Amino acid sequence: MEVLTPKEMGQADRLAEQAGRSLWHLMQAAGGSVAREALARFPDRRSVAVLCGPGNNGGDGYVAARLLRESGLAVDVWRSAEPKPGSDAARAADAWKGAVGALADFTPQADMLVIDALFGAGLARDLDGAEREAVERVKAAGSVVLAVDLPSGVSGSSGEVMGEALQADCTVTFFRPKPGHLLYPGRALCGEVVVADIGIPAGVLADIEPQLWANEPAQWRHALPRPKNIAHKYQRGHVAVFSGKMSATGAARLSADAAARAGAGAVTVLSPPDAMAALATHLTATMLHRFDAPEDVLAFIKERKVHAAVCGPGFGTGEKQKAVVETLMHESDVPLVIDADAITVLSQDLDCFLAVRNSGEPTLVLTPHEGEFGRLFPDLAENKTLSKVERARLAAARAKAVVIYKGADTVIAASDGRAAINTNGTVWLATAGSGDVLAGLVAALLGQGMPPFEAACAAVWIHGQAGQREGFGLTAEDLPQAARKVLAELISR
Ligand SMILES: NC(=O)C1=CN([C@@H]2O[C@H](COP(=O)(O)OP(=O)(O)OC[C@H]3O[C@@H](n4cnc5c(N)ncnc54)[C@H](OP(=O)(O)O)[C@@H]3O)[C@@H](O)[C@H]2O)[C@H](O)CC1
Ligand SMILES: [K+]
Repeated sequence: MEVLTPKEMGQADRLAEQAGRSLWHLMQAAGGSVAREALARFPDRRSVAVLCGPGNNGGDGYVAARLLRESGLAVDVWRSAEPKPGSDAARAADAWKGAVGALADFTPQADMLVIDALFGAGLARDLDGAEREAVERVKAAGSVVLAVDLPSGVSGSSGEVMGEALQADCTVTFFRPKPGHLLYPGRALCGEVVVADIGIPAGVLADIEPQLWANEPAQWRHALPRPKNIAHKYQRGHVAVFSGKMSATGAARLSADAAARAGAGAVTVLSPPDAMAALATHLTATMLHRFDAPEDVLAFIKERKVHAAVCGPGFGTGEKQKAVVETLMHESDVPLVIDADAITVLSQDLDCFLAVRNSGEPTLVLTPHEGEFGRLFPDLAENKTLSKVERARLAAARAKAVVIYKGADTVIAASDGRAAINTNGTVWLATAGSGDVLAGLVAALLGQGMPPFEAACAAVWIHGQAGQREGFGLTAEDLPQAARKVLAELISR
């Protein structure tokens, strides 16, 4: 599903208006969907307090208050400021015939339903004054909170908390989700997110051309590799995985296993001389090839028609490893997944890394977690005015790469501006070796010819789904088999 920034949502409103849906009608539908969710989800609440701000978010609140009162509930409205005279919100406030108290006098109770209509998309600065104090009181009272559009204090564009924010049990948003619903900490503060249809025609999206999605199979399933019956193993993608020294071969084996389970026809682990024996005792279907120097690597990639390579898991960060990474980047056009230690190697010489990328266009997928991202793109990591999506996009454009910016809310970004936020991750994936498996999955899909952005999105989603299937106590060894089943289902559907 498309994700719209608050600015794009404003565009959707204007386009809807041109198509004959006035803001007044949208506000009625928005307030109506809030009232419906309140009745359906919290039927046992003895009283309802609706907190209304000065803008259209408050307007939605007045509409919901009126409808809930008409359905027989005890409803009070508390407002921080009056809506602008002549606005749709003012008209909605006029249609509310009950009492209106000053927000400063509102005393929340634990058994109350609080409908938060203070601020939504128009939140422009940190919460302070009466609104901030009210938010603090609601949090302390532990009332159940249903947020209109966004929990007040959460930025719709970044999910960051602006000063203070409510913790909602449920958030009803309209037409399409916003980045703030999917990026942490906003995602956790929203509770369950309901996306309500308020009559904005989906056709407006063709004009808006959103470049951000919630990461879902609908976005990339069509591009998943489906091998032809007559393909031989090398036509199904040959993936090379670089191993580190003798004491660090497990990471490469995890990547290699993941690549094989995700459909690569052949997988070879490229091993430094000292690790050959350790790897040989562990590998069965996966092939093994020794390399001493970068020239060996280039020769192997060429002669054995490697379709994608993974470099980084357990690889090491010394001069020898640096030479290999630079050779891969400078002198080979094999699609590359650069993970873990290879990211550290690149970050030691940022100018060289970026210069290389400006001179050639081999496919590159970078998979940094927060710390690695900070090493590769220190200025972007430190810029607190940017959302995680914006940081990932700028990084992708700078590196001419697909960037998988990992975390609980992994963002995948392409250099052309497309981006997706992943939502199916699980805490069980925060385990040693999990990233090595992800790198192998990406390489398998790349090696089978899937375009890089789609391959990265698919791999992240499949990885998340595999983590959910395995759940408690999973280890990275469990993930490749689980990923295989997820992928098999996706392809067979
Ligand atoms: N998008 C849709 O299709 C529909 C959305 N609806 C609802 O409308 C809101 C967005 O409404 P908007 O009026 O743009 O914004 P808000 O109501 O969220 O807030 C704007 C007002 O709040 C003031 N403001 C902003 N930040 C603060 C703050 N920290 N402290 C105090 N006051 C603040 C702002 O004042 P300015 O001085 O900045 O102008 C505005 O007065 C959306 O979220 C939906 O709920 C429609 O009702 C249906 C269609
Ligand atoms: K709100």
